[in-house]
Amino acid sequence: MSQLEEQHVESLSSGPQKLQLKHFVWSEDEWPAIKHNDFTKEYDIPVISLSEILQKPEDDEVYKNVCQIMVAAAHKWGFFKLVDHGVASEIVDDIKICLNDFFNLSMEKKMNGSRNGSLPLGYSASNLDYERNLPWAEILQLLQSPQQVVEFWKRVYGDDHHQALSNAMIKYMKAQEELGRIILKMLAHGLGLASDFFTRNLTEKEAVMIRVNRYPPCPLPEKCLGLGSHTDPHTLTILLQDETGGLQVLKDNDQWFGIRPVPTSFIVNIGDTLEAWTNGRLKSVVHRAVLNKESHRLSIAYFISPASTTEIESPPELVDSEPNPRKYASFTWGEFRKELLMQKRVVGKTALDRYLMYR
Ligand SMILES: O=C(O)CCC(=O)C(=O)O
Ligand SMILES: [Fe+2]
Repeated sequence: MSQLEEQHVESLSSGPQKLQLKHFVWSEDEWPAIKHNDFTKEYDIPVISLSEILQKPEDDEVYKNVCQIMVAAAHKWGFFKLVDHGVASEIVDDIKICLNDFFNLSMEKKMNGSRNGSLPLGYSASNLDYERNLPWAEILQLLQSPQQVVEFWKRVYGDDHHQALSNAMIKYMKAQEELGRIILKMLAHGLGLASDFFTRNLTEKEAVMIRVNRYPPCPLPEKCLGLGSHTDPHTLTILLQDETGGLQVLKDNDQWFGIRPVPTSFIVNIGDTLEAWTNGRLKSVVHRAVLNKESHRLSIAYFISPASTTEIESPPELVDSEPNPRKYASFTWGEFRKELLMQKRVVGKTALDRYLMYR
């Protein structure tokens, strides 16, 4: 073991245990071979602009065309970048500033907002519960519930100072909710479904979750990971990443490539639930977050889910006996979420396997 690996990791030690760098070293088969700022020309996910269509009716040819492009990207890559999305830049700038200020607080202050219930909500830094392959990250998870957001920021900043933070986060969630509806309508339309096929089930605000990841600089980025390879179990993710770079996506199950940050864009990716819902037409693709030695990196994932009782079953339009038989048994989002909560973490693309009809 090198001396470096004996180093104490102050930025991520939240409990009584003094974590050392060696605790964060991953198994060798997970070590990232490409760096956070390695981007290839050949591969990158499509960029989709909404500038032409935000005001257009659904029968407009331009609208239809962009819906088709979006479905094609979600089918082939499972990911796309969204620009000209209509979310005001102040809303995005405000939330970034607020969250960076929060993560820059002392660990003691941040721990005022630590997870304090059975659900994984609130602030947490890595801890030895993970046993191995510790993610090199600080995480803040909250449901889309204004009360919960206010309560969290009050715990951290006190009654007098929480207002700005609470407002910034609630505004951001609202903007993401609206954008999520636009995207899900476009995907439904592009798949030949009623355009409210997905959105009519978005009736339970608290089914939606925000997860903020802050990755401190890491002395050993070649052996550690911010977030290991996984798919998102939810329906749709809208991700904001800063300019640092670090999100990598697995292509054809064997090749990692980096997603180049584009200022003011969001990254949209398909979750497992939407893959099952569309009988595999839209793909939930494995991704991870890699680290760097120099700078902190912030990403904000907004995970959209339908009401817990929503039956996830692909509609007849997307199923035929040949060549697209039904791939997944139907399940409710609530049932799937409960099983996920019992698992400590999702590794690779395995969560949905339990519903596969043919193995
Ligand atoms: O930090 C990133 O770029 C990825 C975050 C992510 O995949 C997640 O939170 O599920
Ligand atoms: Fe993810």
